[in-house]
Amino acid sequence: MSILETIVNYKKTVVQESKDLSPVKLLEQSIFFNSQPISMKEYLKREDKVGIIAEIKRMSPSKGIINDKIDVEQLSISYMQSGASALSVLTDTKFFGGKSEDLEIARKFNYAPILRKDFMIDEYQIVEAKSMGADCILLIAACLTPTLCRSLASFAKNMRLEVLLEVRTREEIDSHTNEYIDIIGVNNRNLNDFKTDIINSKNLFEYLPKELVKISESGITRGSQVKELKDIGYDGFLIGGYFMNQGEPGKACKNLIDDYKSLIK
Ligand SMILES: O=C(O)c1ccccc1NCC(=O)[C@H](O)[C@H](O)COP(=O)(O)O
Repeated sequence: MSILETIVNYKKTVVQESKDLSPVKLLEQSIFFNSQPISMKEYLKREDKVGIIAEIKRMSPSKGIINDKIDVEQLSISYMQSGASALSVLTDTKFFGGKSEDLEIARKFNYAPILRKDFMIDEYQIVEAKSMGADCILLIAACLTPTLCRSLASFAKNMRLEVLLEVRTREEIDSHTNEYIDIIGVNNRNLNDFKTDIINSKNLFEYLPKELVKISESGITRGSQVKELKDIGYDGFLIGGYFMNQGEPGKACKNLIDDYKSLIK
């Protein structure tokens, strides 16, 4: 069984348990339900920013524990003060060591677009995302049929959430893009061997729909890579492990942004 199949099977159980524990009616009472969302699309296009989506990621299937000593309040503020355009918060516990409270804390302390990074297979998780204070949700093409992808994306838009579609292949771009997608992300991580290479983003760029905001995800560790990808036309760059792996992830974010800026002078 692939890692994605393992995660998705596990999610089915978690979603059922959560539905029993916190029914939709309860989630709808969250103070975030009627709050004005912050557009990730717009922040990624801002000329005064570089387009970094800085991720809070304690562990991963590929690396095990990366950094479990973080304080989410401090780190999220530090990422934004370092010049990040948006935050990505992993809310999966079993495989990534995250939790919904992480996103709620990030929301409470930052005026910035926040992505709920999780493995979405059910409308219930989108309601959860809204109740946590997220602005954007992730749909992973490899986890969903095109029909389910479209209906989840439509449901999210009805909740005034933006939708990031993650693809890894040209086939997924063609089969899963639909009218409800705001941002398309090319994943550079091969989920069979976990190797990352930004060549995937370079190769697929020409096939991405022109009208969508475009991001490159995974395996980015240098300002020069951001420059290469920006020169091709990417608007955003999702970076987790590289920042989290360092003593001060917020500082690592600032250094990478400075590194990028030194190359465009
Ligand atoms: O990171 C993993 O090992 C992983 C394994 C299986 C499914 C998803 C996985 N990562 C989720 C992500 O999308 C990344 O956290 C994100 O793109 C940032 O990647 P990186 O900068 O390489 O940590």
